[in-house]
Amino acid sequence: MTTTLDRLTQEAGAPAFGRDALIVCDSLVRIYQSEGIEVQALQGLDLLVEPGELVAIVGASGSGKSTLLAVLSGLDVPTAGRVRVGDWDLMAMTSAQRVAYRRQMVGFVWQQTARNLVPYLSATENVTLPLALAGSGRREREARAAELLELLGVGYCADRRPGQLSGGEQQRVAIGVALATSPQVVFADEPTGELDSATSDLVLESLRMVNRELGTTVVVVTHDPGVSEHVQRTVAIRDGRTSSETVRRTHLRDDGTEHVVAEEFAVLDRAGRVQLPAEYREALELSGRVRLALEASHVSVWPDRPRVAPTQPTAAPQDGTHEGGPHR
Ligand SMILES: Nc1ncnc2c1ncn2[C@@H]1O[C@H](COP(=O)(O)OP(=O)(O)OP(=O)(O)O)[C@@H](O)[C@H]1O
Repeated sequence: MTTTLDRLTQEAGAPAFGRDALIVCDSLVRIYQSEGIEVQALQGLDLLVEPGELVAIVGASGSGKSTLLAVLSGLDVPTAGRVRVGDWDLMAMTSAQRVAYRRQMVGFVWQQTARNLVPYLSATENVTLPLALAGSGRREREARAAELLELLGVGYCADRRPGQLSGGEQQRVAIGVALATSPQVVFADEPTGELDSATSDLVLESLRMVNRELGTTVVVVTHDPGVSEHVQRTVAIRDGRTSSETVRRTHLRDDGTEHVVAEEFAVLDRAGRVQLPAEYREALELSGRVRLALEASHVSVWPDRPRVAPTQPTAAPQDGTHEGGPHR
């Protein structure tokens, strides 16, 4: 599905933004009108996810995570920008295409287990339900459910109903439901929000295993920065924009042992904008205008005016606790 923007960029000789990515969010804007007040939940958000990636999207409450997920899951349409998942242009889908997209292309795991599983059906029946809706035969459905529950380590729960499962078991069955129709992408919204940390680790490891074993692209949305321990790439959103990314790489030491290095990067958007972390701005009192200088290997950012050094104290403190050393 080629959009007008794709066509124009191709005609101009430049490759379309994120041409080879599976998920493309290009300058997404979502404005809500609430009692005459405009709230900009997404403010020009760019995001690319490659096929087969396992990505976490983290952000504080109100940063725009749920809005982004509603857009990517086909439940909401952005005010402006471009959003594509595989061949589906989410800005231009009819309601019938939205239903097809949600059934065939993507699977969901929500925070509330009640939203993932039907309470009066067994684990097997829950996993076979989306397959029945897709028209698969009974044998095929049951074989797929058994295979998925085994893969997720909850084969022993096949005949139990959700009320007879622990929170972690319920979420692993929910991953099975999300995977039933072999979607290309699974979106997980705070999948561990109601779990303790040991059980959370187990559920995140299940998502990692699904990504590795089945090649499914997985996007986990959470406010928990600890999720970055479990994924290759963590994208942080702040004020409705992507602000930084943490990438984990495995390096081999000389003695053959592996160690993981996590590196945080700021994100440069398509217009060349970069968000300076608040602690950098505060430390150097950067606000309004800043000076930029192009160096051989980097760009430096300077305050508009040289900072005035703090005045040195003229007398030692009265209580006699002053021990010398650098003035702070
Ligand atoms: N339907 C709506 N009407 C008006 N404003 C909304 C609506 N939905 C979200 N917002 C506002 O948009 C901004 C982003 O909200 P969003 O729910 O996407 O954030 P979030 O990162 O998911 O937060 P949380 O982690 O608390 O769920 C917030 O300021 C929120 O108040």
